[in-house]
Formats: sequence, C-alpha cells, structure tokens
Amino acid sequence: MSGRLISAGICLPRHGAVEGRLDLMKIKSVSLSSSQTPRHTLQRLYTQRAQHRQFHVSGFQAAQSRFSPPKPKKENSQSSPEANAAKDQDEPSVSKKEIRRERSRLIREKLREQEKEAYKRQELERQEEERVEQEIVEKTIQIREKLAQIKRMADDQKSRSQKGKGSNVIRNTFIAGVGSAAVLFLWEMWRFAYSTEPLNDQRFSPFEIVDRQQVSPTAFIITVKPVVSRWGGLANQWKLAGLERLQHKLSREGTWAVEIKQPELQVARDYTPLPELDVLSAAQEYDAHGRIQNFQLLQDLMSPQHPVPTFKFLIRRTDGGEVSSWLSRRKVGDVIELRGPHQSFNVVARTGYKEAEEAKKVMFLAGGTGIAPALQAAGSLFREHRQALGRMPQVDIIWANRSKEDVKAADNPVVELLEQLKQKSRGKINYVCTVDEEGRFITANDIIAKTQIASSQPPPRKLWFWASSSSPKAEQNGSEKEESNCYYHSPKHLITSAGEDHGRIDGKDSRWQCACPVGKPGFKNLLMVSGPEGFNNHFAGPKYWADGKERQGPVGGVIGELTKKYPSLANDWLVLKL
Ligand SMILES: Cc1cc2nc3c(=O)[nH]c(=O)nc-3n(C[C@H](O)[C@H](O)[C@H](O)COP(=O)(O)OP(=O)(O)OC[C@H]3O[C@@H](n4cnc5c(N)ncnc54)[C@H](O)[C@@H]3O)c2cc1C
Repeated sequence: MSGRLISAGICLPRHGAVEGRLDLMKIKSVSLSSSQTPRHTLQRLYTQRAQHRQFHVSGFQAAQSRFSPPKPKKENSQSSPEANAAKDQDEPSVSKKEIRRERSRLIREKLREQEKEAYKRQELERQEEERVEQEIVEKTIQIREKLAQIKRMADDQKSRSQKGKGSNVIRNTFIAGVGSAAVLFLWEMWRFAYSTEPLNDQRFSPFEIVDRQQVSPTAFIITVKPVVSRWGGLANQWKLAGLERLQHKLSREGTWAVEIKQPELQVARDYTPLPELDVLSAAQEYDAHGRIQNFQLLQDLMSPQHPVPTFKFLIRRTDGGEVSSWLSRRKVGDVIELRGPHQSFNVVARTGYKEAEEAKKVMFLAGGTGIAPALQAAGSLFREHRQALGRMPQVDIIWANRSKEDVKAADNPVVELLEQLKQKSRGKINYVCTVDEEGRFITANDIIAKTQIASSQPPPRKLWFWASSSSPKAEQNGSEKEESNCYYHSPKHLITSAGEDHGRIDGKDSRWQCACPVGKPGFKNLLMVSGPEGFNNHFAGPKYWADGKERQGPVGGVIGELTKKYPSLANDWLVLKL
C-alpha cells in the first residue's frame, strides 16, 4: 500500500460551534505506513472519529438548540406539499450529515470487511501453513516409517542371511562329519575285511586251544582257533575268511612259522603249523595271492556254518625250555597269543624251472618237530602239481625221532598226514622214520641212496661254495658248470641268505622272479635239513649271524663231507638249513 494519509484535521471554533471537517472522502485513500498494521491505524482512526463524532453531535445539538427554532410537531402523517417543500429546503443540511454518516458507516464496514478479509486471508494462510506443515509432518512420518520399514527389512534380510550362513556352516560341518565318519567306517570295514586278522605279523592275537593230543612223553599237538568278538557278526566271518585265504596262500609257497608268546616272561618262540590236508586238496578256488576265484566259495565263507580255520602245532617240550614247557601245561580252552606269519624258503620257486624237463628231487632230513616244515614243503609241492603229478618233484623225507612213541602212536596226526600225502601224491611223497631208541639213525648212506649221487658220474669240479674263488681262467675254459645268477638257484646267493624268499617272489619286482636262463638250469634239487639246532649242525653245519640275522653259511657237517666225495651233490643240489 503506497497510499498516505493526506489530510486529517479537526477545526474547533472558539465560540463553541463545532465545525469539524474531516475529509472523509479522502480517508478512502488512507494509506498505511509500513510500520503500522492496518488494524492499528484503523483503531486509531476509529477512536479519533468516535471522539470527533461524540463531540460533533453534542456540539451540534447544543448549537441547534441555541440557534435554531424548535421543530414543529408532526401532526399527521399527511403533510402538505408546502410543508414538504419547506422540509426539502431544510433537509439538505441533514442529508449531508447523514450522507457523511452513511459514508463513514460504509467506510467502517468496508474497513471491517477488509479487516475481516485480511483476517480471513491470514487465517487461510495460517491454515494453509498448518496444512502444509501437517502434510510435511505426515510425509516426514511416512518417510520415517518407510525408512524404518526398509531398515527393518534389511535387518531381517541380514539376520536371515546370517542365520542362513550359520545354519549353512552347521549343515556343512554336519555333512563333513558324517562323511568323514562314513569314510572312516568304510576304511575300517575294508581293513577289517581284507586284513589277515586275527593273525598278523605286527601284534599278538588271541587263539583258543580247542584240542590237545599227547603223541609222546615229550611231544604233543595242540589245535587252536582264532578268538573273535561275540558281537562281530558279519565282520567276524570276514576275519575268518581272511584267515582262510591266508592259509591257502601260504600253503602254495613253502615253509612258514608263527610266534607263540609266553605271557608271564613275555618271550616268544617260532612254531611251524602243520599243513591241513583239506587246504592242500582244495579245488582251485584261490589264486596265487590267496584271492577267491569262486563266488560260491565267497558265499560259503560268509556263512556262519563255514568251519572256522584252525592251526595245528607239533611241539616238543624241552627240559628247562621257557615257552615249550609253558605250552605243555596249557589245556583245552586256554588262550595263547600268536603273531605271524614269518615265511621262509619258497620251495615251489626254488624247485621251479622255466621249461624244465628234468625230474626234480627234494630231500628232507627232519629231526623231531622238524617234520613240520618238511610237511609244509611237501604239501606246497603237492598242491602246486596235484593237477599234473608227473611234473611234481620226488619228495623223500627221512624223519628222525628219539622214541618209538613219537611215530608209532595209532592216531598220530603227523604220521597220518604223511601217509595221506604219500597216497594222494601216488608215491611222489615218500617218508621213512628212524627211531633212536631202536638204534636206527639217519646216516650218510641214507643221503647217498636218496639223492642217488653215487650213480651219477659228473666230471670232477669244485664245490659250489668255493665257486666264487674259482679262477676266471678255469671258467673261461669251460671246465666249470655255468652258474646261474638267479636268486633262487644260485649257491652264491644262498650262502648269505637268511631264508626270506617270501614277500620277494610275491612282489612285482622282476629281480625276485626266477632268472635262470631257459634251457640252462642251475641247481634244481633241494636238500633240506630241519630240526633242532644240534641236528642241523650235525648234518649241514652251523648257520652264522650277520647284520642281525641268521645266515645260511657254507655247507658243513655230514653233507659237507659228502660234497667233497660226491661233486654232483655240490653241483646239482642246494642245501637249505631250516
Ligand atoms: C623256524 C622255526 C620253527 C620251529 N618250529 C618248531 C615246531 O614246530 N615245534 C617245536 O617244538 N619247536 C619248533 N621250533 C623250535 C622252538 O622255536 C623253540 O626253540 C623250542 O620250542 C625251545 O624253546 P623253549 O623256549 O622251550 O626253550 P629255550 O628256553 O629257548 O631253551 C632252549 C634250550 O636251551 C636250554 N637252556 C635254556 N636256558 C638255558 C640256560 N640258561 N643255560 C643252559 N641251557 C639253557 C634249554 O634247556 C633248552 O634245551 C622252531 C624253531 C624255528 C626257528
């Protein structure tokens, strides 16, 4: 509003007549300074005007009553035209005032309206502001709620994902645990099933004595079977099947023994299981590694009705002997501990020749319990050649015993076994017994007769154990027989051997296979001496110790003397000391 208050004045006459002049028309154009609100200005104007009016009216009435004649009374409502004219002549002064009043009233109303409008506008603006504010507040609240909701959702998702991660870790750990347990279980089962337990060469395993037979005052036979857990179930069958497989594998190769422990003194000695005729006569159901070739057999093995494999030992009690004496006091039902097997000479490999045509010979000098390895060797050869006995080496066993009870007992299992082998091999396995009590001993003549060295007339040559010292010149001249360098058939190798053929020939390493040249066989006949130390020393000379093991050493004793006399014994025979 750019208008300004142009004139506003009141003139008060001295004589009391009031002549107020207010340029009201111009009030319309009253303008308000910016420092005053319209309301204030109007209030001020109202006040001034009210004062002026009151003063004006009172002054006017006083003046009128003083200077004007009194108004004639209205006698009737129908005045005359003259009176009306006169009246009209008087009225202009009143009308002006009325007009002024009316104008003032109108102005006031106008001002009031303006004020009202302004107020209304203000109110509207205020309401609008409030609305907008309210809206903003509501929007803010909404946004906050939305944000809170989003945050909640994000938190939820995060916690869910963390929870998921946690549960994943637990699940994965669980799966890994179960998997490991399963693998471990399968591994144990595999080990359990395929191991040779309950007999292994790492630790002693319990065996129960199921039979005991006294065959002489000093010798007895015990039969043992493995002790397996009562709750083993199928696993037990696997273990027993493993033991049977082991028996079959060993029966194909030659000599082997197990240790028996005396638990009080914690000492162990080697003892040689007697071969089982059932095992030796078994059909070709196991391969050379003892693996089952027949599914029916596998079924049988897993059957609880399948006979439990057993081991038989011929043991002689030696006076003052720690283990043999302790064993002689054991009864049926007692438990003893076994560890093994410990394999020795592989007679099958040592007698074998590639495309050999000559008949081979094996001779045993067995003293007392030394018959056990002789039976093992004979049994292996029988098993290997049972399908073609014509190719089987001739096996002659001379068994020396102290008393006649050792060989004469009616149901002596050893004699029984010898007899059965003799019959089954159709004479390829032969045996004779000597009894000290009867004045019958093994002599040099027995050896000469059985080896037939006297009948052969080979050119004189050096003994095999001196062959290494023979002159190169002589070898060049061909005066000496061409020596085989084969591990199994060379006397040079044998002299330092600890008798551990087994495990070597089983291996895939060609070094341990027979390396004799085809058509040029080396030593093919075996003369084996097995018995107590004194017996062995007497016939083949002592062994010697080297590098912690007992070595074969040179041949001595009775056989050593014979080799000097009969060079063919040195050339055609290998002497093995058991
Ligand atoms: C591969 C192999 C297989 C064998 N197979 C069998 C078999 O099938 N059957 C069998 O019966 N035997 C077998 N033996 C022999 C067996 O291992 C024992 O050597 C035999 O049973 C004697 O052992 P021991 O503990 O009873 O006697 P040890 O205590 O070893 O005594 C042996 C001898 O020495 C004497 N002796 C012990 N201590 C002393 C001392 N301090 N002073 C003087 N003398 C003493 C004893 O009187 C006894 O005559 C085998 C041996 C080997 C190496």
